[in-house]
Amino acid sequence: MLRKLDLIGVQSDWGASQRGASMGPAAIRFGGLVEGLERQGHHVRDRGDILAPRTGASREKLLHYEQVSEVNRRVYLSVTETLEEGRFPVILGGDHSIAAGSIAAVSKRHSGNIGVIWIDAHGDWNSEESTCTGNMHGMPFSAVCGYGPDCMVEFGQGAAPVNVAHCVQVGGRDIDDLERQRMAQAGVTVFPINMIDKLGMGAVIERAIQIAGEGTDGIHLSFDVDAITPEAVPGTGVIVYNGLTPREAFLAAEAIAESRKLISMDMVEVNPFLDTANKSGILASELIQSALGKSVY
Ligand SMILES: NC(=[NH2+])NCCC[C@H](N)C(=O)O
Ligand SMILES: [Mn+2]
Ligand SMILES: [Mn+2]
Repeated sequence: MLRKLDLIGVQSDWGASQRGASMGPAAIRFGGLVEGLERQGHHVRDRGDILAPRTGASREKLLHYEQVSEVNRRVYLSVTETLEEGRFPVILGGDHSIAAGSIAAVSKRHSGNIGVIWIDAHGDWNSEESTCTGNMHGMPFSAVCGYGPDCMVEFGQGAAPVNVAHCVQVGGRDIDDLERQRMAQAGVTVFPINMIDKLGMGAVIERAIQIAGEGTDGIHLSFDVDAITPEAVPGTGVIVYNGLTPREAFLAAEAIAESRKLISMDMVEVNPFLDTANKSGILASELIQSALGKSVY
């Protein structure tokens, strides 16, 4: 399936606990992204990077909320332009807080009728009340489903929340207690890492694609590279040991491509300052290519 792709970089790290994910878009591009996608036959337009404001208001449990909200507003506008032109948005993070803006745009375009597959070591389902850290990259999945924090749900666009019935978390292994309760209460499906051990990624991702894809206009994939084990992805801010193998991640990406349901995607949390010879940027670039149909044979 060949597509007209728009690459949208987002130089944001205000949602994370440490700086550096703002250089993620450069690291992923340097990992051979444009060349690889063009080799596959896609038409690629690189729209460059969205910048984050340098200053803004903050609260103890919503750190840098003003900058995060403003970045999301910019991401929303940019992704909306891409969609209006009938092109497929590939958003390069940046910390994961930017998914609030990208998914808001895709969801709005489809009046909320999309599914989301969230591949991550974390739930990213916190609110101002439940967070232990105040870091807003731990909140966007909750926000796109309309569960807060408010400044991440609504940033001037008129929210069209995604129905949790079509939302799936894959690879979770570090979900906070209150966060887990909020996810269960909302009814989001979670396939934690031990379920992947038992059932295998093939079966899990097939089920995830059904939940996100059946009865919706399509699937948004939000891929946080910390889902993958830190031996393979050292370049990310919140590492959690014993994660997905790169092959499991590729299997998921390839299955999503084969489903032909993918309508947009984010690749986030690459932090080149923490990386080793751009190992994580290269893997992120290759996973994007796989999700967009690159075959190995
Ligand atoms: N996108 C991420 N890396 N999120 C990490 C979140 C970690 C933790 N649950 C928090 O809320 O602070
Ligand atoms: Mn994460
Ligand atoms: Mn995340």
